Amino acid sequence: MKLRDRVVIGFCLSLVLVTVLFVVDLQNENDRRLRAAVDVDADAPLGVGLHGRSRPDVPNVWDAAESPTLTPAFEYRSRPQPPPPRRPSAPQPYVPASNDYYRTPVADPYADDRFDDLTELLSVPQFVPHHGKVVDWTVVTDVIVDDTSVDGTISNEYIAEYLESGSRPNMTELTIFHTRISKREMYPENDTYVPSILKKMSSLPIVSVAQKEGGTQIKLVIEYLNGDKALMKPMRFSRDQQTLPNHFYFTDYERHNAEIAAFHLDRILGFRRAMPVSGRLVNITSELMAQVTASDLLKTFFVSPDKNMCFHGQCSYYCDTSHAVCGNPDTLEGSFAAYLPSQEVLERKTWRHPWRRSYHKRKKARWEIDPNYCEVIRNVPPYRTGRRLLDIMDLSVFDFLMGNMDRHHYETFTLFGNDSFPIHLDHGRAFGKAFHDELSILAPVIQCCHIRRITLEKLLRFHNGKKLSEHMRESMADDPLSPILWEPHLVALDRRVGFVLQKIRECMLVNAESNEETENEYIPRKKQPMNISSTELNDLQLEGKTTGSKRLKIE
Ligand SMILES: Nc1ncnc2c1ncn2[C@@H]1O[C@H](COP(=O)(O)OP(=O)(O)OP(=O)(O)O)[C@@H](O)[C@H]1O
Ligand SMILES: [Mn+2]
Repeated sequence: MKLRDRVVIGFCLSLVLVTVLFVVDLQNENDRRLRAAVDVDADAPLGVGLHGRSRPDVPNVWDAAESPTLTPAFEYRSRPQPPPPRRPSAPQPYVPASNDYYRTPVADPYADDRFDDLTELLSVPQFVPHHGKVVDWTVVTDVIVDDTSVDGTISNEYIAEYLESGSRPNMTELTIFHTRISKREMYPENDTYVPSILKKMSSLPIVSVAQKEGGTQIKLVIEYLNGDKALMKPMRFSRDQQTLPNHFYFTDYERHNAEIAAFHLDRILGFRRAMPVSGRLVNITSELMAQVTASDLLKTFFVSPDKNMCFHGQCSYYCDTSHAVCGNPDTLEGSFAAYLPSQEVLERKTWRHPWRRSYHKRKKARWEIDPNYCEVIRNVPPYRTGRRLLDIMDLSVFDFLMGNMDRHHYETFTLFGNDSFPIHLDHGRAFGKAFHDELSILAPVIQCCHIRRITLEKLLRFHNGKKLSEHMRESMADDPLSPILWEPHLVALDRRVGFVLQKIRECMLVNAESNEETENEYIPRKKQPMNISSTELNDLQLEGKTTGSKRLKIE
């Protein structure tokens, strides 16, 4: 072979080799991109890459649209993955992913601020001058209000005193609990009935299952062997599933673990205005379906294509095959809230929350556009006198800490009149966004600039001493479904305590600014009474016994 031929053949061979290497490299690059895209869309801008979907390992409602079998998105695909999990879905440890819209850690701006100014204020009597019941809120300008009476208690009355239902033979813990509900609180501090009610709700045999009328989502009324009842909300998501960014608060699904956590939070904050709630693992087939007698509920039970047991019930928004609740294969977590006394025994009134959101995708509520809105509210009953305005402040702190934007109505026990506590009910939409602090939930506190002294003291203790998250962890540890909250939600609780304290500090400073002529920087400002139209007044008045979907129109 001539030298020239050898050179040509050599050149051709090296050309082939280079081409082969190029093709192999291209394939690797494609694989890498594909993996990156499936992983978390590592380089995508915030909120764009996932298009409303969460990581592929998290069961997600949006996957339903893409699933070839059209199985309900929130069912647990247990097979073929041995060994089966103890529960449908134990929360996974939190591993922050970079550039992840849903999991971007947020800074805690008040972590190193001890709020010594607020602590000092509490020790100076002139800054917390009010003692006992407020008779006219239109003239109260103090930020920190102490509505306990001189001996440190608020006047109290018990249901038993009214109903003469003292002790009867064969009363269950829950019925005894009912007779001890008071004008001031649902149960006393360190109540011994609460732990036994929680235990019974998670263990007693279930003898009857029915659907709870009203409301937007499926809830079951559970009856136990001893005759007690509970309101069950079923699990739909794993604990780290967050509210989807394009969902309004009113289209968010309810979370059973939020109901459980809210009961513990309410108790730890010292409000004790919520009914006890326990988690429980149930068998859909033997404990729920077998105990259903109503055919309209029974006919909604079915086996999914993945052989999981499901049901959807009948309700106004999310009760159809594509929004079914599914077990693994028939094991399901749920929250069980101890039942309130029946309305025949103890009637309740439903009130429209003055800082209710609009529940309309384009309209705003008046409080969102009128910074003086509180001056309207403090003029009208039942907020003009007594404890209710401070209860609304407590409720706002409670909801802000857990990120609950769904406080459209609240209920009170009619028997106790207006100077009684609002029942803390319905927290299924709390704990939805661990990395976002929704300050608008604090609007009542920000606009009225009032806080109950004992609530402020509690918050300061949580901030500077044993953390709120620690109290929560301890309190929820005994629940059968523990751990109840995904870790970032516990972190958020501690962070949000600082935000509330900061808003109280700002209220004190605003007062000082509007009283510049005075020597003392913390003398509160004067408030202007404001007129209210009859329509606004009507809107705020009690709404009788209408419940659930009848009272809440989502537009
Ligand atoms: N523990 C309880 N015992 C008895 N009744 C209860 C209990 N909790 C709630 N209810 C009643 O059931 C109604 C609906 O409950 P809840 O508000 O939790 O459900 P929901 O589906 O979230 O309702 P909505 O869609 O109106 O927010 C409440 O307004 C209340 O009247
Ligand atoms: Mn609700």
